[in-house]
Amino acid sequence: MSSWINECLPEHLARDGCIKAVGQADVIRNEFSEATFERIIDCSGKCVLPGLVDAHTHPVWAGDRVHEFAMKLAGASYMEIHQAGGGIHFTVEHTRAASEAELLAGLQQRLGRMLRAGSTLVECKSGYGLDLHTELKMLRAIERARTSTDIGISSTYCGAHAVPRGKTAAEATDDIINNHLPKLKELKLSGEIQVNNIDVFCEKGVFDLESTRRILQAGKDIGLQINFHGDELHPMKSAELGAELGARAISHLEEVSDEGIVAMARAKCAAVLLPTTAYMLRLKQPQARKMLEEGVIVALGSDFNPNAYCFSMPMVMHLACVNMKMSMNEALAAATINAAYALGKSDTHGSLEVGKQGDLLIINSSRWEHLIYQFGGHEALINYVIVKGKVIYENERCEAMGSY
Ligand SMILES: N=CN[C@@H](CCC(=O)O)C(=O)O
Ligand SMILES: [Zn+2]
Repeated sequence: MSSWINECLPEHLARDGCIKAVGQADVIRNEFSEATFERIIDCSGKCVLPGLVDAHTHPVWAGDRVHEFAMKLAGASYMEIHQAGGGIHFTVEHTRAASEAELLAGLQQRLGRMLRAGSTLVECKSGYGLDLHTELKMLRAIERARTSTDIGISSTYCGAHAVPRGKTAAEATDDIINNHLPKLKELKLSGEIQVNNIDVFCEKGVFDLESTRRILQAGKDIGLQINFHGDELHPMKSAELGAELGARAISHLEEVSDEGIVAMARAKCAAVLLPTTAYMLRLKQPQARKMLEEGVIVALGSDFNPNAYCFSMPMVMHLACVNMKMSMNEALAAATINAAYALGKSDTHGSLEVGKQGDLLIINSSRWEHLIYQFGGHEALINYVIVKGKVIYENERCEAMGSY
């Protein structure tokens, strides 16, 4: 990969923001000798990579949960904090109290940090409202970010992220199916908001398999792609359910069964692995090697949220290599083309191919592997972030850095 990547030039992007040609510099130079370019970037000694795709984030919320990090370091488990009213419930309380403008400001700032860490397409979930009013406020903030920022967004309705206080799981399921989803359908049809995916936290003590099935099927019926949290803390048979329902992707999967892995491979349902969460919560690692051997499409996500506060897909790839035993090539594919697949966007995103969207990174090293190897070093390595052929971020600090 590195040999042709080193030789392709990012200047060959058409006005529509799509890649016009990829190949040897001299061949391309001849082909386009008559063309004029707004800008030409000399990439000698650098690498050109596809923009990174982050297949799982929760970037819309208010309220600081840094105190919970201390609680976890002192031994509290994720579910203990959740059941005591912290975790998602804490964030729900603060997100309900925040205005749409406040949520949008926080979201834009976080998306900017993701972009500077090399992500050009990110999945963004709602899920800290749980009531219809706040879920819609979050989805509107995502919609406004989509039109006001350069980063690509795939938006996910995650109203079944937790059972809201005062409701049983059965009541919450009925509320989602009878009230939330019909309203979403109406807003989608009127063009007021775009929602691409439906998500449920399928977990013991949250939504069981049957409620998950009902919600996901109802979401699919209004045209949403199924992309949900499953088999994270307990084996739930989420993978089997996802395969049966035609899910596009399932995230986490630390506790997936062998049968679930086989079912996902057969159904071409992507596994979105989240190395920051397994690391932060000291969970057992998902079996990435087994999934790859069985032919599952393995993608990666940062899982950015108040529990796992990491924006950086380069760091996620590093953790996937060290803790999940993925190779650097596998991690790069998982953070680009496979993550695009998990979002239903691999026809247009995730690789440097003629006709695809011109989303790319230029890194200040002749070996692309440095982006993974230098843990936390991406801030100085990423020289340019380009979206639809336009330089969105140019990092002056890079020039002073050596190639290694
Ligand atoms: N597991 C459920 N949801 C998130 C955590 C959300 C939170 O703790 O605020 C996750 O994917 O890790
Ligand atoms: Zn999540």
